[in-house]
This record gives sequence, C-alpha cells and structure tokens, in this order.
Amino acid sequence: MILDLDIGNTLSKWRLKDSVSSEIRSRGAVWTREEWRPGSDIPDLDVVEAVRISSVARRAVLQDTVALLRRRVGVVHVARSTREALGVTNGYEEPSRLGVDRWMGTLASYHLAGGCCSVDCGSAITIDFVLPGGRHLGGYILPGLRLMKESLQLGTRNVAIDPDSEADELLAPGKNTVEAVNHGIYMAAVSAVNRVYAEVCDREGVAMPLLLTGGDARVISRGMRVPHALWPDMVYGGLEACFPLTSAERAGRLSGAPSVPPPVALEKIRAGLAFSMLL
Ligand SMILES: Nc1ncnc2c1ncn2[C@@H]1O[C@H](COP(=O)(O)OP(=O)(O)OP(=O)(O)O)[C@@H](O)[C@H]1O
Ligand SMILES: CC(C)(CO)[C@@H](O)C(=O)NCCC(=O)O
Ligand SMILES: [K+]
Repeated sequence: MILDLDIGNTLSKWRLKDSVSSEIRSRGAVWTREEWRPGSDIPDLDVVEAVRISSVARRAVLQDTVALLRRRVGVVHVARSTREALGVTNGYEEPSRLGVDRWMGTLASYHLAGGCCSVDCGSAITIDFVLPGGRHLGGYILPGLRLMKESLQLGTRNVAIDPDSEADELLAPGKNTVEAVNHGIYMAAVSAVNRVYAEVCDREGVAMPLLLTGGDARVISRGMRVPHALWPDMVYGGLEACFPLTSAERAGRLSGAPSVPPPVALEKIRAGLAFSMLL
C-alpha cells in the first residue's frame, strides 16, 4: 500500500492506495497536531510500502512525522516547491516559498488540462495560474470561508454553510446574523474567484480551464459562473505525478482526475468583465 499525506494547517488528510491496482482503499482526516499516532491517526504502517507527503504545517510537525515514518517505512517522499517541475516553471521570486499544496495542485492541474487556473478552497482559498506552455504566474491567497467567519467574532462560528444550499439562496440578503454572515462570506469568496479568473484570463489573453479542490470546493462551485471541474484529490494528484509508483501513475493516469470542460471563449469572459465595470 501507498500512504499519501496532505498535511494542512488545520486538517491532515490521508489516503491508502493499492500499489498494484491503483485503487484507493481508505481515507481519513485528523486535526493537524504535533505528534502522530499510527493506528488511531493514520493507518497501521505495517501494510505501507511507501509514503508521499505534502505538508504546509510547521516545520517541526513535518520533521517529526518524517522521522516516525522513516523508522517504519522503506520509501518516504516529501514534496517540495521547486523552480521547475513537470514542465511548469514556478512563478514565485523564491520558488521554495510557494505553499507546496499549491505547487502540487498546480502541477496536477497542468498535467491534466495544460494551461489552467487551479483553486484550493480550504482554510485559505488559493488561486494559481499556469499559462499554456507551463509558465506559472503566481497567484492569490485569501481567507477561506471558516476563517472569514471566525474573524468576525459574531458568535456564528459554529453555524456552517450547508454545502447543499443553492448558490442563489446563499447570495441573497441575510435576514438574521447567521444568514448575513454566511451569505456575506460566500459572496466574498465566490465574487473573488469569479473576478480573479476573468481578470487574469483577460490580462493574459487566454481562456484557461478551471479546476477546484478543497473542503469548500463543492459549495463554491455552485456560485461559479464559468465551466470548471471539481477534483477532490488534486493535491494527491501532484504527489502521484511527482513520485509515480503504480503502473497507472507511470502511465500518467492520476486518481480521480475529472474530465475538464473547455473554457468559455475569451470574448465572453471579456464581455462579462466589461459588463461588471459598467455597473
Ligand atoms: N470536518 C471539517 N473540519 C474542518 N473544516 C471542514 C470540515 N468539513 C468541511 N470543512 C470546510 O473545509 C474547509 C477546510 O478545507 P480543507 O479541508 O481543504 O482545508 P485545508 O486547506 O486542507 O486546511 P489546511 O490546509 O489549513 O489544514 C473549511 O473552511 C471548512 O469550511
Ligand atoms: C496558503 C496556504 C496556507 C494554503 O494551504 C499554504 O499554501 C501556505 O502555507 N503557503 C505558503 C505561502 C505562499 O504560498 O505564498
Ligand atoms: K490545503
């Protein structure tokens, strides 16, 4: 089995992948913490032959995790943000400073769709662009839905947005504090992603496929005005592309990769932007 880890600031996600069939056998998530307990936090390491890790947690968390895993597992790959990988050149002035989860998501998206916009709707919402040809432009970081809500401190932090709500309802004026906050942060996140996407396509003169991942991707997807695909395993896809271990991965097939709809024509994106400026 292969153990893939996506260690975030708040949540750490894991999945077990069969090295022969390439099937995902199990998955889970725990709060990111200082110390891991195999068996309760992550699966029993006896069945694991190789581990791949993407971590944006504090350095000490990664060091301890890697030390623990190296004692038990033969192969441990730790992803890093580099200047270049898989045909993509990192747009950051200091490439290693780009969050490795963004780098993994970007590499996976480019592998799947070519020049693209990849959005991670997690604790933070990150929006990254790669042009056709592989030049990563850099991106945007904004607070995620939960962080926006917590920062308001209006006593609404425990009332989450129902991920099954329709975007139309979530964009309507709220009639109580919980609604006003939930609809406000939803409007902020959705408008930002729609606008950033249109602005960057306009500046660069190319309509790019759009891919979304992260805990809030499904609900944000409902508010998107342009074609896009959801890819819950996007960060894991970057680990697969960087450290291919199964025969499917070596053949370039990434788990759970969605079919990506073609973007709308650039003229339409520009018309939408021009319209919003007139108002
Ligand atoms: N069980 C859950 N715990 C926390 N957040 C959740 C949960 N289920 C859904 N969410 C939503 O998902 C978002 C976090 O998404 P995700 O799991 O992608 O985080 P993340 O970006 O990986 O977090 P981090 O990297 O900071 O750990 C939160 O904003 C929250 O609204
Ligand atoms: C922005 C987050 C927190 C999103 O998980 C992560 O990618 C990160 O810590 N990035 C480092 C800062 C940067 O990407 O510029
Ligand atoms: K993340």
